Amino acid sequence: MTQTIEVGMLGLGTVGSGVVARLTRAATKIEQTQGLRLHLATVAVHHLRAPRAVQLPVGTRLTDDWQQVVTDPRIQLVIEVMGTIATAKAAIIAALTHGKSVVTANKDLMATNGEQLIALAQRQGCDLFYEASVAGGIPILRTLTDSYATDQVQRVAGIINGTANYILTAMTSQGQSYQTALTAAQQAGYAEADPTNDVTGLDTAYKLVDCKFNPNFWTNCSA
Ligand SMILES: NC(=O)C1=CN([C@@H]2O[C@H](COP(=O)(O)OP(=O)(O)OC[C@H]3O[C@@H](n4cnc5c(N)ncnc54)[C@H](OP(=O)(O)O)[C@@H]3O)[C@@H](O)[C@H]2O)C=CC1
Ligand SMILES: N[C@@H](CC=O)C(=O)O
Repeated sequence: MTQTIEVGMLGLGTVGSGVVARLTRAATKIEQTQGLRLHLATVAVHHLRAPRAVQLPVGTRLTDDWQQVVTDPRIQLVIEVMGTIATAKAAIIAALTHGKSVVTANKDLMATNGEQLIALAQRQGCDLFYEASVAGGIPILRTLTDSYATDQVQRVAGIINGTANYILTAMTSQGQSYQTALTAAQQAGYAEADPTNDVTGLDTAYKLVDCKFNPNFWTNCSA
């Protein structure tokens, strides 16, 4: 039998639009394989009238008040994809306090406040998933937990920041200027709205710090 989960989402930018597109495209598959229907009840944004990259499903409500999402008794699962630290932290704390499970892509928040949020989720008996915050397309966090449960990870190698990789490739193989390459990376959605963390290495550091919550990973790093 199919169970319906009422979902609220905070943010409808690069990642949020991808979530809507994916949920719409894969709805039947999710239902068939998981026995779940994820109903996107409400989405919170900053600018109600801004143009959107995706069309919301019929019946999904758009609001500019994130509190309406995290306090709505009908909503069971909150997806946080609005970014930044302070507001997202307040929203996730409110969602968990109201007994909702949370999925977040917010590596900055998890790296700086992850311990507190994970502890709150445990106390509340809720799930807090953050696979999307680190190499979500691979994915790696759950793989480390489940598939390498008896291993101790010694070293990680790879391209950890897509923006830096994109910029360096464009500059070296196409002779683009730094600014042209950065603008293209922003337009393509690799770089964050504020690309400072991408180009200074902080984004990479945050992703590695996020891995530390994994029991098989090193534990002596902090944000
Ligand atoms: N971009 C990427 O490739 C990846 C990003 N991430 C992480 O995902 C998160 C989202 O990133 P991204 O999608 O790129 O960000 P965007 O800047 O594209 O989108 C942010 C969204 O949040 C909304 N928003 C901002 N402030 C508020 C607020 N106070 N109340 C309600 N809505 C708000 C914005 O509304 P409006 O549109 O109206 O302005 C916008 O829709 C970040 O934590 C980022 O680090 C993780 C992996 C990859
Ligand atoms: N801005 C990030 C996006 C994914 O985390 C990057 O460039 O890697």
